[in-house]
Amino acid sequence: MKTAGVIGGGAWGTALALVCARAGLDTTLWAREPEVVSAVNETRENRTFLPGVVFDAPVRASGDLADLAGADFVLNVTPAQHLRSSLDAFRPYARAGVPMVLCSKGVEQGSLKLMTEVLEEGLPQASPAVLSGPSFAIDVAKGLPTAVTLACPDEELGFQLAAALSLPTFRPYLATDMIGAEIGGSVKNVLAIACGISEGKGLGRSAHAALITRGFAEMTRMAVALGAEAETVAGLCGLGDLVLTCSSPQSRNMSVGLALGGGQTLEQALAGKVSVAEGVASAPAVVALARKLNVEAPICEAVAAILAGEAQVDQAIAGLLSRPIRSER
Ligand SMILES: NC(=O)C1=CN([C@@H]2O[C@H](COP(=O)(O)OP(=O)(O)OC[C@H]3O[C@@H](n4cnc5c(N)ncnc54)[C@H](O)[C@@H]3O)[C@@H](O)[C@H]2O)C=CC1
Ligand SMILES: O=C(CO)COP(=O)(O)O
Repeated sequence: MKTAGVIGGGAWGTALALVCARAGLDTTLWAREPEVVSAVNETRENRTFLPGVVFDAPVRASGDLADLAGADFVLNVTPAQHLRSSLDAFRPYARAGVPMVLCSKGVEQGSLKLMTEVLEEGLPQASPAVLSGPSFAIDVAKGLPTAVTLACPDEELGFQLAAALSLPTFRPYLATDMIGAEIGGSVKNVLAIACGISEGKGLGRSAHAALITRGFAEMTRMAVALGAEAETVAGLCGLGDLVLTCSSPQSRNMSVGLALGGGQTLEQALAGKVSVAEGVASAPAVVALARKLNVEAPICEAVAAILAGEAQVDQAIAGLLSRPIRSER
């Protein structure tokens, strides 16, 4: 593999384009915003979404998806709710069998579909893979050590993709279970909002640990109900990302929770943000999916109710604390 295309010039798409370029791939980054395209090409920076990082490897930016037509593989890094429209736009340029690595973390509202299902509908000729794990864009862009899960049902293709993307400081671990990887990334964003709320309310470290652990149980139940393996979500793409995102206000999702726990409204918490907090859009879809699967997900339910304005923070916390005594397993 010699050429990479990246769809989505936000923080994560930019950081992954840098990974590709550092790995020696000829890399084209498609960005929606003309100012991102010109800044990357003229100043080697994405000041809009990843300020402060001057690229140390060559990335070519473009506003034309046709420029990705010849790429050996494509990373799709749009926000989850925009994956479908990005696939529609890329369809005329997608060759049969093109490997498409899905890097967004979320569940589509309305359809309740995972990103691989959206890809199957929108670009069935693509060969799917999922990249997910504990990886703040800024850490990766600065070249700090990071490990992620690369899930691909075609093991040979998965190995080729991981080999093409790997750097001493960026280590993909292989898996074949794409659903497990997707549920890990989608559900941890909702749980990070819960942990932020707990932190913002000053509920203490014990409550924080309980939320992570019981949240992980919700994530695992959902993954298994969808046919995934529990071991997958116990890896980097599930537990690993949950620990990262629930432990740092650097997380956009946790910071939304912190603001809500501190008494702000959702509107105030999101005001002026150019970056996406995926858990906000995915929470209702995650909850609807859990209900459809008959899976109990009380922490995700509480987050979704708070975000929808259907419950006050204190009321949601009281609801969680008054649930009946039950087996931990
Ligand atoms: N930033 C991070 O550290 C990481 C992000 N991710 C995931 O990557 C995905 C992309 O996130 P970021 O790159 O961080 O985004 P970002 O928050 O840096 O930027 C927002 C992105 O949304 C796009 N956008 C805004 N409105 C749009 C619209 N109407 N149609 C299409 N695109 C629109 C912008 O072009 C931009 O690419 C998300 O699913 C996120 O969960 C995954 C791992 C790490
Ligand atoms: O997914 C991420 C790290 O793995 C980024 O988390 P946030 O979107 O909450 O910042």
